[in-house]
Amino acid sequence: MGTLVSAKGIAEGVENSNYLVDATGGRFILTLYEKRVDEADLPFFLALLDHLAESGNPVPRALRDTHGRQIQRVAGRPACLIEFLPGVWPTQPTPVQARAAGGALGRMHVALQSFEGERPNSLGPAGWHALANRCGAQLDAIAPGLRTRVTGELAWLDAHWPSALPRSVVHADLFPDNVLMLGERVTGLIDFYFSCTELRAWDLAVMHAAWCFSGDGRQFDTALGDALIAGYDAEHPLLPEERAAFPALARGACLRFLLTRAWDWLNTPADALVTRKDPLAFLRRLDHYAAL
Ligand SMILES: Nc1ncnc2c1ncn2[C@@H]1O[C@H](COP(=O)(O)OP(=O)(O)O)[C@@H](O)[C@H]1O
Ligand SMILES: N[C@@H](CCOP(=O)(O)O)C(=O)O
Repeated sequence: MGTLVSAKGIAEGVENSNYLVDATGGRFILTLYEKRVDEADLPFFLALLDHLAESGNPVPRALRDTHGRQIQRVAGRPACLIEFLPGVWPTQPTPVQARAAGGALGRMHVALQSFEGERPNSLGPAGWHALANRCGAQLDAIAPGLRTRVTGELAWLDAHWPSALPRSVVHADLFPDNVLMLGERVTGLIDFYFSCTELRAWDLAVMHAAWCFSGDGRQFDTALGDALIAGYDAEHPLLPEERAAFPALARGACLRFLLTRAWDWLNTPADALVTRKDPLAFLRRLDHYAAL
């Protein structure tokens, strides 16, 4: 790494504190893990990054110190120094970029077939019930009738969740802001701190819900959706049963982000430094999939 030249905070992101670090030996990202990341999960996440990078995926590794340790302690928090990857995230993805991103997910899923780590998904179906209960009647303060709508959706998902589909470790949060690109090439997949063992096709459903709508969720872009799925399918063919279950998986994805955003909306002070994300943007996406 050499010696430090400069370090500056990166304002993007809502989970951890990140710094862009320039040293005489190169450029790095210093991540300080804040309270949402359980320190006990870090060995799983770091082993996953190593496995994916070794398999040729554009995933950044955490550096090791001279004792071989990846996890350090900085300012009282667990911290890692992570490889810097070039690129910027696509704020308005094109179909060609969506196809490339779908392909990157497919290749990652191929590499994950030989990854042996496991981590339960705390934001799977059981977690949605728990989170909905914790939000409780306050959901109606976000939008009148939201609590009843969420309760109905949970019941529908309980009855239709395709739990027999193949499982794998998944990224679980591959929004455009977690994919770095240079032009039409994917140069980085980052922010694996929700990754967990889940229905494999759920990863693509999360991406579909995140990539293929206008930011407010009012408009679905068919060309983006088709390109994303075609890109994935070319690298990791979807099974017929995964295709059939896609609307249910996407409804589950929308409910997951609706609920975490609702919780943050209700519990983040309006003057906090993080931007609260709109839960209703995922209710509108949910309406789209429910109408299929
Ligand atoms: N390995 C990396 N290489 C280059 N930039 C990165 C890397 N990791 C994070 N970043 C930058 O930091 C920002 C926030 O990182 P992210 O992991 O998404 O934070 P959070 O977990 O808080 O959401 C990203 O949008 C990106 O600009
Ligand atoms: N993608 C989630 C929020 C997770 O935040 P990230 O900055 O860690 O990607 C959402 O949009 O609700």
